[in-house]
Amino acid sequence: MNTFDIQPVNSNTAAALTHKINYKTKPLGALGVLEKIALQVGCIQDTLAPALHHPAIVVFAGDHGIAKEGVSPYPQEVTYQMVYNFLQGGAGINVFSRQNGIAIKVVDAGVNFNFEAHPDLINAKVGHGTKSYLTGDAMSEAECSTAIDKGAAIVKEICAEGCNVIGFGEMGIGNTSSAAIIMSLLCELPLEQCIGRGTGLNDEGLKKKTAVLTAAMDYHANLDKTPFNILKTFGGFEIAMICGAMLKAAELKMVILVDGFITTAALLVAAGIDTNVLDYCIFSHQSDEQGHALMLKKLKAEPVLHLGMRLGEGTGAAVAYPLIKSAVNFLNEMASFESAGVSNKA
Ligand SMILES: Cc1cc2ncn([C@H]3O[C@H](COP(=O)(O)O)[C@@H](O)[C@H]3O)c2cc1C
Ligand SMILES: O=C(O)c1cccnc1
Repeated sequence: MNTFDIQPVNSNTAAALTHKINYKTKPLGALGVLEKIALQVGCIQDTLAPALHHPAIVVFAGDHGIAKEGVSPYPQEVTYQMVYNFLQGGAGINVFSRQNGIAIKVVDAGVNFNFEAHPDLINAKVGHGTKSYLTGDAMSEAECSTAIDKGAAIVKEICAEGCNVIGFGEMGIGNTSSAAIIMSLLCELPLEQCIGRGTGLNDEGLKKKTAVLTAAMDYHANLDKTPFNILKTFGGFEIAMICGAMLKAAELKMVILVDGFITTAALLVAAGIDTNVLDYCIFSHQSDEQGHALMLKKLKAEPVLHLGMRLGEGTGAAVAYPLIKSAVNFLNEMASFESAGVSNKA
């Protein structure tokens, strides 16, 4: 597996940035969360005048063997059908990305379908879906590290094209199940607090999902619970790729826009591998998937938005992006008390 060299952000810049923010023509703290974002982006870029270039969202798609156990109300075919929807520009993520000037890349991380070559589809297929982790591992060690490496390589290329702010999305029927188990093991929380309704399970469906995931965890009770082993055993190709992509983005000092429940689960693994990745993460929103609030709490993360969204695909990141721009713009463009000749006395 690729190793990553992630530097913590330069906290020396923080004092100078805080001074700059505090002397803008506004009451102290009056731009709230935008001030925190401006501070973070300035620290990531190690400058008092940060800039956002070529924003991108990468949507990783992969199928899950566990889907055949009835853990999602939707059939596995929806994964490949949604990939076509992404390529045709008709999905939620296409709409919000278009609106906000964000480029989208779609990646076949391991969909159970053979796509013909398409100029907008990155072929990084590791397999035709993972195996069911009910009675075995979702991925082999080699598959899991290949997925991490491919995610990293994709980000390296996007960064080389001039992008310095990146979000990650996912598509994979059944992947809220992977995310729930990853959360339970890495946050050390009971499975019941981590499992949600995903795409909309009813009470009976939720019971079934809980029974299946409980059985899977029981089967793997003796697993040596390192972040990598948890990912390999219960993850998905798209989740492993997002994990590698996040670690590489942090190594390259990019601003990372974290989306919802599944991408935050990928981040839990990434942070388990190197906690410095968290310095580069802006938490775009709190998803309505039950479990996301607790996940964010565990990460001491303050989500920018809480809109009752629970879609994935990177939609939360795309919707939050204009606010990141607002934060950077006020830092760069707003007058200071001194430059505007405004009296700085309460
Ligand atoms: C039409 C459709 C579009 C989606 N876009 C994202 N997801 C989301 O739902 C899936 C996870 O939920 P579960 O674990 O319940 O299957 C993922 O593919 C996720 O990205 C979608 C789901 C559907 C049905
Ligand atoms: O929060 C998410 O990312 C999410 C929630 C439900 C279904 N798909 C994605």
